[in-house]
Amino acid sequence: MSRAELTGRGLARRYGGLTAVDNVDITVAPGKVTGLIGPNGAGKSTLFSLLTGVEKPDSGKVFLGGRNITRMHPDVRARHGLVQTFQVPSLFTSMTVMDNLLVGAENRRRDYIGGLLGRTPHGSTRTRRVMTRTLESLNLTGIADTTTGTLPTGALRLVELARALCTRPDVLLLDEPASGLDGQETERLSGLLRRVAGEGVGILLVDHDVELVFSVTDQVYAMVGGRIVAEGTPAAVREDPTVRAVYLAQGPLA
Ligand SMILES: Nc1ncnc2c1ncn2[C@@H]1O[C@H](COP(=O)(O)OP(=O)(O)OP(=O)(O)O)[C@@H](O)[C@H]1O
Repeated sequence: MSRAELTGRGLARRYGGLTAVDNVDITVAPGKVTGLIGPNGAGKSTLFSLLTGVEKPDSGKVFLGGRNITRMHPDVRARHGLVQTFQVPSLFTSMTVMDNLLVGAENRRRDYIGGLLGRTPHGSTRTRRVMTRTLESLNLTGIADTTTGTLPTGALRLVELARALCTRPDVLLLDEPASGLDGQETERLSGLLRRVAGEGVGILLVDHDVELVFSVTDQVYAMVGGRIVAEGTPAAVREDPTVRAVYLAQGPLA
């Protein structure tokens, strides 16, 4: 099934005198994991917010599958298949893991309307299948009936990702999904991202763990001072002189 491509063209966002995102072009292609790296304050979160719709650009446009979605609210974007996870997981803490997934699964156009009409109060068979498979793939089946608020950070992140996957997204935007995960959980996350991309979903991964980004992505954008300073395969971006200068000073590419 062919999925929608997400593109940002000429995106800019200023905060007073500071240009946080400066004329950025970015593409998140279907079936690929695209990475976004950069030092603190580079503008990654702001660019991410412009793509999700949490922030509006001062100039430039965002397209999903060729459709201009620049003025579309994040919730509406989500129902069109553009789904995000947050730096701080945003889950219903008093609900079980399974119920959180059900909300995600039904917050997609067709199921959403069906839900409003009362047609899928407990989730359709297909929805349940998607939820069960997603829980299994993240090794979360054992906590399906656990109240979400009682879980540690690593598990919360994986549950949030599971909920996003249950919406059957076209494009998945992940902000720091590995933060708070241990080595094993990070490995499981990497495997899952490759598998999800293999099913045709476009993924944008923003993470401070540059080794994770380089190991799991097909394409990387490096940002410094609001601008894209390098883009290409992980191998090419790793060797880029500007990227090396920025990161060698900080250590992670040494
Ligand atoms: N709401 C805001 N108001 C004013 N300045 C902001 C705001 N949001 C971000 N900035 C500034 O814009 C610049 C880019 O910030 P942004 O958070 O996008 O960078 P980042 O690459 O995500 O950094 P980090 O890796 O530390 O999260 C920074 O100088 C930041 O201080």
